[in-house]
Amino acid sequence: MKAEIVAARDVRVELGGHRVLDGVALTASPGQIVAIAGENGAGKSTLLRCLAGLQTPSSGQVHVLDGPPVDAAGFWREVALVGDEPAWYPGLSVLEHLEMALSVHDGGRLSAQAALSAFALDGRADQHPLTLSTGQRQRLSLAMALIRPSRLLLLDEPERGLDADFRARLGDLLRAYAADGGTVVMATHDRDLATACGARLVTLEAAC
Ligand SMILES: Nc1ncnc2c1ncn2[C@@H]1O[C@H](COP(=O)(O)OP(=O)(O)OP(=O)(O)O)[C@@H](O)[C@H]1O
Repeated sequence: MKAEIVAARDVRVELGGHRVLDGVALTASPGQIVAIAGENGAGKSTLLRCLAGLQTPSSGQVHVLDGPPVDAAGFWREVALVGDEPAWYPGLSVLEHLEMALSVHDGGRLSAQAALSAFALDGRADQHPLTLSTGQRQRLSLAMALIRPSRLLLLDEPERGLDADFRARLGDLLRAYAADGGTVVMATHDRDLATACGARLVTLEAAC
């Protein structure tokens, strides 16, 4: 079996005096897609934040790539995160945002033009992101994560705002990423998306 990219064991997180995660375990290897399901408040986003090095667990071990996750440049070269909507650059168009993502990472997975097409943003290239619809902006966020090279994709409800057709297309895009050896860990409420991309489903129970 290939070395694990993500290994979380016995993770506990307390926030505001409440136990949010308790004894949580999760593993993911190259080529795998893991979908984290669970009711609102179960702790899916909190677990993703732990994997991204943005939340330190109260106890337990989290190992991502070569060690504990750290919010540092070397880590983010290998890891792409899509969570809350990013702050869009003033004055830069959709196409220029894609070109910027390519320019700061060596060796893109797609050209900016190919990404426009893959993420159904043809005809939107010259617009500023804030003039797009909610779902179109989510497609751009996903495009900026998938256009660049990475070994691990962390996605928090990637289906947010997407129509049914694009959710199906997203399943194909994630499958292709995993087929190239990438690892995906996503929190999702969309079981169809998880099934469409062949994800292993992990259900989180609320800690209390
Ligand atoms: N900064 C914080 N301070 C206190 N409690 C917090 C904080 N952030 C999150 N929580 C609590 O932690 C719990 C888990 O939140 P989290 O966002 O991880 O859940 P989730 O499973 O992603 O939910 P959803 O499906 O609604 O997105 C919730 O009960 C939430 O109220």
